[in-house]
Amino acid sequence: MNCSVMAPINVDNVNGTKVESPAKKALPEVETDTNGNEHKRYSYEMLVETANFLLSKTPVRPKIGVICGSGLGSLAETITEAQCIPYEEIPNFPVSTVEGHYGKLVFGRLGDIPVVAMQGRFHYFEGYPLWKCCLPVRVMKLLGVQTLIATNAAGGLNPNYKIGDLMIVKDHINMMGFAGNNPLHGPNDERFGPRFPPMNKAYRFEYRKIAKEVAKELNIENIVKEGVYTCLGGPNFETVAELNMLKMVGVDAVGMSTVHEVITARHCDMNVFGLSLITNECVTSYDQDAEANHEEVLDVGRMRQEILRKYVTTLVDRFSKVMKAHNP
Ligand SMILES: O=P(O)(O)O[C@@H]1C[C@H](O)[C@@H](CO)O1
Ligand code: HPA
Repeated sequence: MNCSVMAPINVDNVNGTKVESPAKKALPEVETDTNGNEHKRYSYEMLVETANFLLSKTPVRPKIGVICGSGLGSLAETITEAQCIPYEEIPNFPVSTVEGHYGKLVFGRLGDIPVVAMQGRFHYFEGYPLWKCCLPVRVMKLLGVQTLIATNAAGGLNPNYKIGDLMIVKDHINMMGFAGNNPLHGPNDERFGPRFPPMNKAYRFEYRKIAKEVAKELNIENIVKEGVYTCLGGPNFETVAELNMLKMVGVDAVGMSTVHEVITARHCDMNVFGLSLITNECVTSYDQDAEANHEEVLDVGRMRQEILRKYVTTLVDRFSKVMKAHNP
């Protein structure tokens, strides 16, 4: 495709407000994780460099960003006029290490809408601190993305959920946050967002309503549910006792991602839609013989790829109409 190089966007402040004293000076250069691995902290300026690198590689100016969950990378294959940039080639970007996560940013169009998709995300269990897992979300914001669609594979805890169901995320419980692990932990850079962001409207009501309407139109309402997601640190799947505890506190689906990405997205004022593919039924009784495994997660992703492509493409179209109505 013809890839003209466009002038870098002025990205002084992603939310368009004046900031007197950015906190960047207080950021420690390097963070050592619990395994002794060192992670270089990024600054606002480094992410501007990353965003400008990407803008120089593609003429696409995405307004919607999609994060593809485990086994859901085929969502990005629906993108037309696609231009793929491997994570290795992107300055300051981490790399994906999990099977089912290709490790590419895909720019192009879903229907008529310019989008960017992460074909592969970063998980805490790979050894990345949460703030690093969420780096791409802030890069998306700098690219001009206003709406984030975060998808994931998750275990179904709600007894009414079946393998292959889709769960619109209504809310989340930040279990890792209860232990003080939060992507916004550390000095706050006001150029991204406020020190204390609210989180009670994390998953946009309007998008959830549209998603239920679209499910009816596509005749998939019988497999589309709505519920509460939680993220644990992984990589092991949960014990029976852990799952029963999560069930008691109101969790419908459990996974290993998304929550920290959504917190980061809301911090910088992006609108969020979350979608879980239920890839396995959580084992909540000691009498059950089944065990969760990653191959099953990937298989169910393949089984549902056509429905997911159609559903997400239609949602992108509808969400973009809402965005235009709000920002003509
Ligand atoms: O990236 P997501 O959250 O979709 O991945 C889930 C959680 C683990 O990474 C993996 C387990 O099979 O799938
Ligand atoms: O059962 C699960 N638990 C945690 N993460 C998951 N990702 C897919 N299924 C699961």
